[in-house]
Amino acid sequence: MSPRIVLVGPMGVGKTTVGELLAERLGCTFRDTDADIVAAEGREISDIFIEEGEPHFRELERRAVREALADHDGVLALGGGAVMDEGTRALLAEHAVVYLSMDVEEAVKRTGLNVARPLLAVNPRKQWRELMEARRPLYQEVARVVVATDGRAPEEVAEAVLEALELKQA
Ligand SMILES: Nc1ncnc2c1ncn2[C@@H]1O[C@H](COP(=O)(O)OP(=O)(O)O)[C@@H](O)[C@H]1O
Ligand SMILES: O=C(O)C1=C[C@@H](OP(=O)(O)O)[C@@H](O)[C@H](O)C1
Ligand SMILES: [Mg+2]
Repeated sequence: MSPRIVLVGPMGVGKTTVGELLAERLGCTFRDTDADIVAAEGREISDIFIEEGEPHFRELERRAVREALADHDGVLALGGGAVMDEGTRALLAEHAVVYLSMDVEEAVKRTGLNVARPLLAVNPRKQWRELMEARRPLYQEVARVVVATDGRAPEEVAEAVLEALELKQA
């Protein structure tokens, strides 16, 4: 079993939103590894970051990704930082991975000063620039296709994903 689509990309790019739309369009189920981790741990992701740190979260995430890739045949969204972990990147080989991209200005506009996202608490524009520079090559490495989301509504992004993967019904 393997997910029909796996979505990667930065925080706030729309992996969860577009993933749900895609599942609706394809008539399959949607799964999100962040939600799996919250359910398994019984606490919020921001609490895991604060209480045990990012490396521990990445381990939990690698396990969640491994399980979801093996058990789920619908649409799967990963957390934005999943690709930071080499083991997680290796798990993604051979899967239908889509990189949802956005530029820094779009990222700042979308996420604003949302402190619920632990990596963006201070100086969002600078943090975004650094985060994108570090992660862009990793998203590109794991992805089969790249879909730009700048200035597109979630429905348009979902449509573009189906086209890019040639999953669109005629
Ligand atoms: N294409 C889009 N254009 C504008 N806002 C979007 C778009 N996609 C998602 N959003 C909004 O951005 C926020 C983050 O979306 P979400 O799906 O949670 O992203 P992710 O799972 O990638 O972190 C939500 O408030 C969502 O409504
Ligand atoms: O980019 C990151 O490092 C993270 C992104 C989040 O997921 P979303 O991309 O779904 O917001 C979540 O996994 C955690 O807060 C860490
Ligand atoms: Mg999400």
